Amino acid sequence: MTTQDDIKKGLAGVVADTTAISKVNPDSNSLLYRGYPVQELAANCSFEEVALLLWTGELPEAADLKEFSEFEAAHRELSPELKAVIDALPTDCHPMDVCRTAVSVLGAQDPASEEDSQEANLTKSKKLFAAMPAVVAYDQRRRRGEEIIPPRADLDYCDNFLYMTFGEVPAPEVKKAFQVSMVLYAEHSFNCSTFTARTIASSLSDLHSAITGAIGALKGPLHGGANEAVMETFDEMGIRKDESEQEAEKRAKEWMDDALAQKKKVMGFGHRVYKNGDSRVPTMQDALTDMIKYFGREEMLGLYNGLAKSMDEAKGIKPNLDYPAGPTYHLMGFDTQTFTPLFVAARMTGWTAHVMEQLADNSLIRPLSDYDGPEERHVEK
Ligand SMILES: CC(=O)SCCNC(=O)CCNC(=O)[C@H](O)C(C)(C)COP(=O)(O)OP(=O)(O)OC[C@H]1O[C@@H](n2cnc3c(N)ncnc32)[C@H](O)[C@@H]1OP(=O)(O)O
Ligand SMILES: O=C([O-])CC(=O)C(=O)O
Repeated sequence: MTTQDDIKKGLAGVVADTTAISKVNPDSNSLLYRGYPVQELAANCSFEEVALLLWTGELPEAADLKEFSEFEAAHRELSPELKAVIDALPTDCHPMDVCRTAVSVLGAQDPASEEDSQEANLTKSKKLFAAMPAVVAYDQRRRRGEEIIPPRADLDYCDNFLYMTFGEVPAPEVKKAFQVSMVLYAEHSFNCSTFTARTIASSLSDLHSAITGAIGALKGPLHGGANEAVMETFDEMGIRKDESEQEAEKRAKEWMDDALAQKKKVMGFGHRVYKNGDSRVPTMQDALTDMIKYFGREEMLGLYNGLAKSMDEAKGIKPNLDYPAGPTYHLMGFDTQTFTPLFVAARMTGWTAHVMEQLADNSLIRPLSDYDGPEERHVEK
């Protein structure tokens, strides 16, 4: 007989498997990728190095990094067929729909799609890693009616990503903040989208199918879609460039008090695992502060602090990574709906690492349910 205590709604608190990829520790408020604190990786490593760390378990030697960087640079271009599929999608569909469709097409186009060796899956992972920036940049530019900018092989991943999106090699400050966001977003154990990828992989489906499903899971505002929703909150409050930091903070506090009085859920706050603050937020907040200084937009800091202080005072709920990431991407010039696709590009590393880990020691993921529908009955006719 199943009791209410046996049912773990949302699988909260359930340990579903082991993983050697990352350790989320809410007690020490820390996050390790393959044993390395994420803050150290964000400060000292390129996103390419972190990708290799997540996939292989070790930070790369110089020769391996060079080889991967060359592979990545050689696999950035989208095929004419994929471009045609993207062009056929409405410009008012959500950019996450474009990412999901693009990965599905990339799977159908990959001759090794059905090969399931670890080697084949690692190659597929690297190709997806290389292609995602082009998908995201292509889609933002086509929506804006801007000319498409081909990738530049002489630029590294982050410089090229921003170059393809905005047509300029970014200032070092902007590139740094962007790279920090990619590293922080890369991996987070059995979150909803990663668990989705592992569930799909557990049926021995192919890697692209697992990633396509993960993108669908990430889209929702309770997960990755929150970074976009944070910006919607800022827009709802109204961003006033001529406002002082203090005025903006006061206004944001009032907005939050009002939202909480109406029992609204405010996106960018709260977390299933961290209950005393997300380990990644201080580092991302520093990157946001750097961007606020760089672009001279102190009113954004007022809005940011006002909401966070008011939420903390009223409910003790802390921001998650999506909260500082949203306004950071806004300041860089990304369209709001492009924020979650940026998360896709980053999380491609963690998702694919988890698919490979799942397959290395697979067991079909299939929990039980407690039936509470009608008693057995019979068709009467
Ligand atoms: C990168 C990421 O994916 S991070 C997560 C991004 N998602 C968001 O920012 C969406 C907003 N946050 C939320 O919806 C939640 O905090 C979740 C889904 C992330 C975690 O949820 P859970 O662990 O299931 O906690 P749950 O939703 O039950 O919240 C517990 C309590 O805190 C409140 N709460 C949690 N988050 C928020 C929030 N963002 N705004 C207002 N209240 C909140 C809930 O209303 C609930 O209150 P109650 O006990 O009075 O009913
Ligand atoms: O871990 C989670 O539940 C959500 C999250 O922060 C992430 O995926 O980065």
